[in-house]
Amino acid sequence: MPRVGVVLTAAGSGQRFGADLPKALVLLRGRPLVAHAASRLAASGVVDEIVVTAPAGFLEHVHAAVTSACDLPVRIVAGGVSRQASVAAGIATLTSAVEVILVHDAARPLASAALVRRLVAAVQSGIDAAIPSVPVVDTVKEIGPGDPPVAARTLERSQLRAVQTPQAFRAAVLRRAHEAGAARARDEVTAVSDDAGLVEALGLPVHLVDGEAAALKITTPHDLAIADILLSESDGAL
Ligand SMILES: Nc1ccn([C@@H]2O[C@H](COP(=O)(O)OP(=O)(O)OP(=O)(O)O)[C@@H](O)[C@H]2O)c(=O)n1
Ligand SMILES: C[C@](O)(CO)[C@H](O)COP(=O)(O)O
Repeated sequence: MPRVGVVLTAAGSGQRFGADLPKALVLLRGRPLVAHAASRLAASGVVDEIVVTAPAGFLEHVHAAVTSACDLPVRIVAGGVSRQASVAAGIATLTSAVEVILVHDAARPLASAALVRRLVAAVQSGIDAAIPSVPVVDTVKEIGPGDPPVAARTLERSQLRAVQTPQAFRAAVLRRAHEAGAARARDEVTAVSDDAGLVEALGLPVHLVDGEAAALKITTPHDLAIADILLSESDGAL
């Protein structure tokens, strides 16, 4: 089987969450978010190695959290100025034997082991990139000028999907996409918000697979409360 490596991003500060420590170390049911994510990656049974991006000053905290949650080989690398730069540092730290790369966010701590297996299987079947997505439930407007802005137009909802992580790629494709992306991005504003965007920019197809409610992103304390409810309802299944 091709060797599978994961870049688990945990180097964000969590400004929108507003905690006094990095968001990846915030506790959900007494366990850091990054530990929840790592334990589900390990439980999938298809991951061979993990590199975790961590904020400067917190590498040891993140290492302790991840190694307490999973028994895979783990390396920690300092993150960059943007998520894109952090992922690039993670990719560079994976061993060269890795043929399939998953990029996952510690901010999505409950993405299931079954989802991980589905994504890896999709890439092993021969496609370059597979990402989880869910339908958009709100009506989405493109905004025009003004403060507050005006609604410029309504996007066709049936053509929209919200995408999640983990995102899975053939390693050579992701490495090439990040090299090309690094030449374009100068800072947090010019960086892309997901890795699939870099593959799309190469003109390669990114395949959508069914995502899941459990893979919600923890952005604010409200999301943490929802994750807690999901854990209660899942009766240990997540
Ligand atoms: N320079 C960065 C920025 C983000 N991330 C990671 O990318 C994921 C998605 O980012 P987000 O949810 O936006 O987290 P933060 O950047 O921490 O949040 P905020 O934008 O509110 O500060 C998170 O797991 C985060 O740790 C990272 O590794 N390096
Ligand atoms: C990668 C991601 O989780 C896919 O939805 C998302 O784009 C991260 O965005 P953020 O702005 O860094 O939270």
